[in-house]
Amino acid sequence: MSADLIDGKAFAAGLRERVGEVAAAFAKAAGRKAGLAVVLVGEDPASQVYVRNKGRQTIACNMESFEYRLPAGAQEAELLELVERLNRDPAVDGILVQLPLPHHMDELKVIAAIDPDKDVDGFNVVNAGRLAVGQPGFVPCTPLGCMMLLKDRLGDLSGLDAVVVGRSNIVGKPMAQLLTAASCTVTVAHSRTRDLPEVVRRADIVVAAVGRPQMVKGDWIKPGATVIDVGINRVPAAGEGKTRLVGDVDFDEAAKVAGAITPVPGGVGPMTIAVLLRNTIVAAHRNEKIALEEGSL
Ligand SMILES: Nc1nc2c(c(=O)[nH]1)N[C@@H](CN(C=O)c1ccc(C(=O)N[C@@H](CCC(=O)O)C(=O)O)cc1)CN2
Repeated sequence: MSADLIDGKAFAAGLRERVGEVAAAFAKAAGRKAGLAVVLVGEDPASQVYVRNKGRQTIACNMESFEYRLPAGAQEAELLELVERLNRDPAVDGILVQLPLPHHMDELKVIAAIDPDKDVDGFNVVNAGRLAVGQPGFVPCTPLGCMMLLKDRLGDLSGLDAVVVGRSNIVGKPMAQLLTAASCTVTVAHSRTRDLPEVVRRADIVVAAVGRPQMVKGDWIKPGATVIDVGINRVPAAGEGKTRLVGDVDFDEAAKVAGAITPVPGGVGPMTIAVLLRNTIVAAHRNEKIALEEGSL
């Protein structure tokens, strides 16, 4: 391995520490703690872990955690009613509905029901539009976390060629918007892109968010490129019934060629929750009309 490792776990810990300090000052100024409501529908094992971690980290960052669990068979109307109640609750600054939802629920409809000014996930179309036209709003946590890692590593990104592999609403599209806003030349590639390896080989920055284990190979990477791996794929491992996590990039191959690379686990993943907490404390300041010191996060 010759690439430098981009340590998302350590970066996320630093961000959480800063959020915790800002949240403590907010509580003093506002006379209440900032509040994050997280809603989980069903019993998806990975989602249960993420929601538990969100609750723990919210409290560790001096904020209030409100957790709501609905059974997998709950009606969509019940979830929409809960979201409406949270929209009206002044103790709640941020609302997150954990995805994926059960198949009988319409994710876009549920996300649309969240007040855009409490949509700390940045998934509501109002926030997607704000990002598209460069207005202040909430930016989805995973792509914003990737940008923080990229800027920390590379500084000014302007003029760099970036390829985003994947075009999801949650990662690929906002990632491309953020890179464009940072003056990169951006290509959004996907499973139907012709000669994908050749397209990726042009990139100074590769963001892999396609959801296919180890799809991006070492010989797709331009020597010295910065590789951000958003994938979290559980695959069988040696040993009866064992599994392990891998990204969308073949790490061992890519690390021989890249200048820097995020590992899986310990790269982008931990940034997702840290940025969620960052977005929540930003929401709380906006709601209470308390100024947030520039550069404090
Ligand atoms: N409403 C949302 N739903 C989902 C989001 C989201 O941002 N908003 N993102 C993902 C899940 N997610 C948070 O919700 C998340 C994913 C991964 C991690 C993380 O820390 N991963 C670790 C490995 C964890 C493991 O061992 O399984 C890592 O990569 O190091 C945190 C949060 C989908 N749903």
